[in-house]
Amino acid sequence: MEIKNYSVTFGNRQLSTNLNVSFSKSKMNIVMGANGAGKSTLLDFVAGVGPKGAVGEKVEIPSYKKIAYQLQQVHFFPTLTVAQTIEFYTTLTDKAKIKMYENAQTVRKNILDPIWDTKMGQLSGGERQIVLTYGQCLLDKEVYIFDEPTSGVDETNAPVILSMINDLVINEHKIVIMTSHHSDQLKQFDLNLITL
Ligand SMILES: Nc1ncnc2c1ncn2[C@@H]1O[C@H](COP(=O)(O)OP(=O)(O)OP(=O)(O)O)[C@@H](O)[C@H]1O
Repeated sequence: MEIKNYSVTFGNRQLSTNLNVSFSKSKMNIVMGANGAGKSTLLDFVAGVGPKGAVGEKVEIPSYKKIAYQLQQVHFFPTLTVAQTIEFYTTLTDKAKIKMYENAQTVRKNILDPIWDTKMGQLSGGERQIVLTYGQCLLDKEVYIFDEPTSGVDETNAPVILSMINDLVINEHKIVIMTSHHSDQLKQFDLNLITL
């Protein structure tokens, strides 16, 4: 899966010019770069949700229906409990295809079970982020895109969240694309680094 000759222009501002990016199926694809470098814009382009200023050739990128995309700003129904939110995700996928590897089970048991009946609007930002990342990982898609999934997540929980995401690559051979500002959190994983 690739994008070729990718360019982004906002008004008279040129963000990327004729960029070529190949995405790996066997390593997590990590998009890194300074604030404003265009990481989220690149994810939007791959996910097929814009922006208007971006052009490029998409090679073997599946339809948006086969892409799970978690935005940087997490939004969900604040009056739904964690249980109801996860139930919502499971209605979006074939239940027989939901896989629970060890890291997902750890997230569920150690982080989600204690807040299972709490409303999303009553959670901390990091907890909310974890609930939604867990929900995304339950979906059965070909490509998973996460915009800073460990933003606001503490240093104990971040490694298990990243391991849960990495399971999509090593156990399911899915394409994972993720932005991060924390290269130190990613040292233990096989990575395809994309620097903007
Ligand atoms: N629709 C738009 N119209 C005009 N400018 C935009 C638009 N979308 C993004 N930009 C600008 O493009 C730049 C890149 O934005 P983007 O969100 O992709 O950055 P980023 O690398 O993800 O940054 P961060 O690390 O802060 O999340 C920013 O300066 C932003 O203001």
